[in-house]
Amino acid sequence: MQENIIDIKSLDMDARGIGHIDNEDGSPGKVVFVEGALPGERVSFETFKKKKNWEAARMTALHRESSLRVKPKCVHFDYCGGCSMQHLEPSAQVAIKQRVLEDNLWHIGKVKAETVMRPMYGPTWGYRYRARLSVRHVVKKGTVLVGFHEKKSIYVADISSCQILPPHVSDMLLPLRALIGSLSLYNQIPQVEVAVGEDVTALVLRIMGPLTADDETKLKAFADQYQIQFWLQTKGPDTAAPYYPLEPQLHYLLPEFGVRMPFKPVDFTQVNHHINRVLVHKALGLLDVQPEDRVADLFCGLGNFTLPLATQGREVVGIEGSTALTERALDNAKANGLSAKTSFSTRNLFEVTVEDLIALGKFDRMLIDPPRDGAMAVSLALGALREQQPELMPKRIVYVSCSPSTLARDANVLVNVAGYRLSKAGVVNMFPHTSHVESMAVFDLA
Ligand SMILES: C[S@@+](CC[C@H](N)C(=O)[O-])C[C@H]1O[C@@H](n2cnc3c(N)ncnc32)[C@H](O)[C@@H]1O
Ligand code: SF4
Repeated sequence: MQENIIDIKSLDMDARGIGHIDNEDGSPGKVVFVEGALPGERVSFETFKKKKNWEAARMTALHRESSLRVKPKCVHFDYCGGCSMQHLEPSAQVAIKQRVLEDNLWHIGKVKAETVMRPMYGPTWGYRYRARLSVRHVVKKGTVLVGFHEKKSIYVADISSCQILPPHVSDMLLPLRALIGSLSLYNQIPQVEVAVGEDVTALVLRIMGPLTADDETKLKAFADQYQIQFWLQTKGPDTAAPYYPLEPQLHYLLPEFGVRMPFKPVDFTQVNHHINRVLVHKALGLLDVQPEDRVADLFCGLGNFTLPLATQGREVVGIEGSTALTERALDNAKANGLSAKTSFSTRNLFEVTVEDLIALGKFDRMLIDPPRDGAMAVSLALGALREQQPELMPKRIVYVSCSPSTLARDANVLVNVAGYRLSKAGVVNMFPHTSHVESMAVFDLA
């Protein structure tokens, strides 16, 4: 172990301060990533990993403090891996995410947005309505832990509360640990998934064996006391089924569009209903759908954008890779009286071709909301469409992304091959205190 002093110049996406060890002639030398240090700070560090061109280190003393440093709200922040940026003022977190987006667009995508949109905000604390919590029975501690992983570790962090979970879920953490510890299956429940709906919270227990009558009594008593709904999952996500109580049905609302969206706790849904409303409002505002428009919603999930879009356009075609989700989207369209304007199909969009796009016909507008892998095949197919049938190209595309690097890669194709302009781009502060960057980009036919 070696101790040194360094000036921190910037922050990487894991919220590590970046500085250089000066060469003997004073020029910047090897890069050092210092955990816990912020830009503008002068810190002592201790290296724990040394490579030829860089070192990873942890901060051991703070000699000059950044004005953007704040006291983390969560008492578990030092070791819980669920958050990485609580020591940084929230608006500075957003500024960093904005810069990450712009850097990715420029360095990976070789594109610049004509307009950088103001960041879109949601709640800063208690926002995480969806969470997958790990469960471990720790023999040495004689207890069951329920939480996120420790930083850079496979161990489950010993947390008693969580500031990014809604308060009623945070308050349930210790009772949940006690409940699981009291079951016959105390060491056969590896995970609990949390999904908060408008009027009920579901906890999905992944169980590896059968429940005893005593376990059932305890689960039901807990559900009654904490007003939650237990689901049980015996194998893959498809096996998740409501256990107790069977009502009410989990759902969220999009009041601006009069849409009520039932969902299952293992379905993909956006992390928080409030920020989802901001996201849908903004995406639809940018897409500017006209009453005569035919719209494509690619990676449509259970219809989160499709149904609001159907309240504005002539027809919306939702395409999604999961049959379970397209089935749910169909049911949701029906329940919201929007079946006549919507259709849904299941398709692997990572393999979509220009022939597929031609067969789907002309779309005036397109919304793309892919997983982290992005929408490379869609972008390439649009590039080929420009060559083969340019009259079929959507005039405007709104791309919602959870990965700035794949958005940048696809933006390169959409701009430099398919001939779109990148009119606007900006970040959505969907996951405060984490390094996760959600963003939105608008492409217009040049
Ligand atoms: C970021 S989510 C967006 C879902 C939806 N737009 C929403 O707002 O709830 C990405 C969606 O892409 C779907 N997906 C993942 N891989 C896919 C693929 N290869 N082809 C089509 N859809 C895929 C997932 O099932 C998921 O529903
Ligand atoms: S995920 Fe929750 S417990 Fe972990 S650091 Fe963040 S607020 Fe604290």
